[in-house]
Amino acid sequence: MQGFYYVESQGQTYECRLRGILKKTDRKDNCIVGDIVEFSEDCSITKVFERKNIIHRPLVANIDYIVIQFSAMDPRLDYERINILILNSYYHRIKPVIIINKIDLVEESEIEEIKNNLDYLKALDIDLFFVSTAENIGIEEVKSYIQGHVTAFGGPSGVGKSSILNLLQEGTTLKVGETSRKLKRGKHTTRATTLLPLKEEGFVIDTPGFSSVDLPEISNVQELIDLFPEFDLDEPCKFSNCIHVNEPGCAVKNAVEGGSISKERYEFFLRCYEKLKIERWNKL
Ligand SMILES: Nc1nc2c(ncn2[C@@H]2O[C@H](COP(=O)(O)OP(=O)(O)OP(=O)(O)O)[C@@H](O)[C@H]2O)c(=O)[nH]1
Ligand SMILES: [Zn+2]
Repeated sequence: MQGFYYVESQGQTYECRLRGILKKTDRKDNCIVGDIVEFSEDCSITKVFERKNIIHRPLVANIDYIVIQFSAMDPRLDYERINILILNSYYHRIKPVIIINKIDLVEESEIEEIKNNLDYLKALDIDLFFVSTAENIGIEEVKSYIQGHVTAFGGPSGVGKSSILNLLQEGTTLKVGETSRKLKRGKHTTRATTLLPLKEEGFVIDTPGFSSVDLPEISNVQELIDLFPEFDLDEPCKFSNCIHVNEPGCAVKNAVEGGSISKERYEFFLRCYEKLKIERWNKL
């Protein structure tokens, strides 16, 4: 990226340039939206700190939460897709949060049913919100949850992502990044910014790339297992190289039998395993 970078530090925005040594001309991700940087008195960015995560559509670094949004109705909840998006969040090392919108369209009993079906989220420490953007239910809770953070929104088409972003965000698109508390450290954006400021502190990002039904680029079974944190048990499997599929004495399968690991999640794991094996790993 050529030209200026707008770095925010202690409530001030600085127009900076990237120090030559940081410019690798063949790359467009030398310094991107959401980066935490160090800059000199003459407004030259001297260092880009290591990113905790990055997404590519749009290109943004250091996202705190990915909201996986669905609706209770119109379109109906797609449980398989929730699991796929959770997998994608873990793959990108971004903390997922689930929002179910349009609860004005369903009975209380249906909300209870959804809660039951998503009970496994507790074991994953994933928070779940029920909202209605049409009737302004649950929006305040979401606001305070994401305040002061950078939150990306993903999910299928028509679930009300634009509707919730309109309620949460300031309305205008600012050309500045997140305020940093430390002097001469700041997050920045370029001119074509994608961080939308919240009414309070923090930013939201619309992430069209985060609605995919594709599995992430998982290259082997161990990588897949690592994306199921609830499989990380104190008790080991009989075989140290157990992949929790057909082996005897498998602690994960025992936990599924015993009910401490959700059967739905385990079956989702098996479907991923079969699919990746056939479509990708066997072709390597
Ligand atoms: N009944 C009801 N309808 C809603 C609610 N939120 C959004 N809608 C409607 O759902 C439709 C889709 O809303 P959008 O906000 O455009 O959804 P989106 O997720 O941004 O959709 P894409 O732009 O296709 O990704 C619109 O007709 C909204 O009016 C809600 O809480 N209740
Ligand atoms: Zn096992």
